[in-house]
Amino acid sequence: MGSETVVLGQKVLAPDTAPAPASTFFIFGASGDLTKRLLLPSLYNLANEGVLVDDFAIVGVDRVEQSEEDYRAYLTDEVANLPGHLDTEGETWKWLISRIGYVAGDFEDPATYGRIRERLERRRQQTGNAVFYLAVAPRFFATISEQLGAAGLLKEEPETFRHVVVEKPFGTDLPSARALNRRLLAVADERQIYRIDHFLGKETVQNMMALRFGNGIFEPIWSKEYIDHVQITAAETVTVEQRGRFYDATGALRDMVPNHMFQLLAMTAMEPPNSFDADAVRTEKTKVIEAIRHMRPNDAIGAAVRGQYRAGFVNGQAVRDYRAERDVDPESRTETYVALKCFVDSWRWNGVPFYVRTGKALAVRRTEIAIQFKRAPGVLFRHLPTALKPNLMVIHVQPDEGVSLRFAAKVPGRKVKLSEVEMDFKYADYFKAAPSTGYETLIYDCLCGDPTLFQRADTIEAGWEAVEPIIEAVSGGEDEVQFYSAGSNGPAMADVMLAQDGFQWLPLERERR
Ligand SMILES: NC(=O)C1=CN([C@@H]2O[C@H](COP(=O)(O)OP(=O)(O)OC[C@H]3O[C@@H](n4cnc5c(N)ncnc54)[C@H](OP(=O)(O)O)[C@@H]3O)[C@@H](O)[C@H]2O)C=CC1
Ligand SMILES: O=C1O[C@H](COP(=O)(O)O)[C@@H](O)[C@H](O)[C@H]1O
Repeated sequence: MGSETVVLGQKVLAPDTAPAPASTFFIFGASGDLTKRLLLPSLYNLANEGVLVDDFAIVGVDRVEQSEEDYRAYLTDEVANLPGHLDTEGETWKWLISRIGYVAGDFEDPATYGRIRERLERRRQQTGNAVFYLAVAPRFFATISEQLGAAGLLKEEPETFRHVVVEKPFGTDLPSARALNRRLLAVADERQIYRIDHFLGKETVQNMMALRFGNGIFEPIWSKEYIDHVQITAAETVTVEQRGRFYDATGALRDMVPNHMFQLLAMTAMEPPNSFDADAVRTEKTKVIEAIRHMRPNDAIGAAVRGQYRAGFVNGQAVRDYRAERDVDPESRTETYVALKCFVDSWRWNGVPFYVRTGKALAVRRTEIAIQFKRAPGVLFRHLPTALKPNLMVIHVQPDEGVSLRFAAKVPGRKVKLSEVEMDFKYADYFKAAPSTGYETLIYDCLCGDPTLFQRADTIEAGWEAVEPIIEAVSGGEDEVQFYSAGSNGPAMADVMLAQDGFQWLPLERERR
């Protein structure tokens, strides 16, 4: 994994990250939303951290005809207007912007790649290394890669690298993901392809491996013998916003499950890898995703709930019906929420349900993994008026990253009375986190040639293989999309799904002590 930290006493860790090798970072889609909102701020944060060397350069590629000066002025304006805006008057921005160039051209025009080649030739004195970041609509992923290949730009000379970063969504189903993998692998080696899943850039997701494999106390109880069930939640308050066209054709299941949600599940359920070697880690994660039980058509009833938001209030702001959103079909049956009951058919997890839920326009923004343990034998405390809640470990991915553990303690006094208490570790209490969009680690790792946190072809395909039967099962007409009010915890049927198994979702709105 990318950066290491050095523990000095208890608090404030100094980053100890080696600078990334010199390279030219080409951004296809240089005038797009992702570039200005996430990529440039991440590169700024990396520059601020001091991990970009003087011979690092960025070249934007987009169809807008403009000079390099105009592109730099455009970017400066755009990033200055972002919420939590970057300091465009400061030294870091000056350093970064002086390294930004621009190539105008159509992605489908071979002449564009001739200009990119010239640009790389001019940079040869500094470096032959290049990253091609495809911040473009998915229909261009294969085309651009093939054009790069045809122009000889993916050929690696000794001691140089050529990496391609592919954004999401990676396919819309299994056949399209397979076809995309085939086309990419026809022009580049697997080791050159970096399929991004930005959830893997989140600090607490990476912390899962430290938590599980760096501590003696958790791993021995991390199995069906001690764990009752797992709940994985990615709740968002945002609506579909301006993305109606993409989202209405996609839905929550395709948008979030085969990638982000299954990555969280894989981090939770994977076996210890033999080392931190990228393939050792990715092989273990892929094995988990491959072991997710495939749903059969009738299984969907009771194991999958799809929801769609109706008008309501999120954080006091009025939200309209999903069906009234821009570019959304007024009779849309697309889900903006999905809850699933999954099983991982492995020795370790046999019979343990993994409940997964994700949705938009919910009460709060909260991404977490909750591990509910089996109850202790209750014989000693059977006289108590209410049964104690089982132990619960929650890995808080966002916001307020950390880990908490619920357990029972005696209430002070002469009578034996127990109460649930919570131990809570918050990252912010121990570590000074550098400002982050979540893309920094991923970009840094790609520059350093470390694909551990990127998805391999087989991982992506395994994700779609598990999701396809769910899509088929829920599109057979039996399942109806359930409505929920914007600002709520999601559709009531999702609660019924857990209640049938004797469980309850953790409330989205709850205080963390
Ligand atoms: N935006 C986000 O928050 C996130 C985006 N992503 C992914 O990142 C990728 C990019 O998304 P986003 O930045 O929103 O997309 P945008 O549409 O905002 O950006 C794409 C850019 O490519 C340009 N372009 C389109 N066609 C061509 C062409 N034939 N030749 C040259 N330039 C062209 C567009 O120009 P024009 O505007 O003129 O069409 C635009 O400037 C997508 O795969 C998306 O799924 C992933 C996570 C988050
Ligand atoms: O990839 C996506 O992720 C975001 C959620 O990411 P987060 O880092 O903000 O939690 C989601 O809103 C979007 O629909 C999806 O495409």
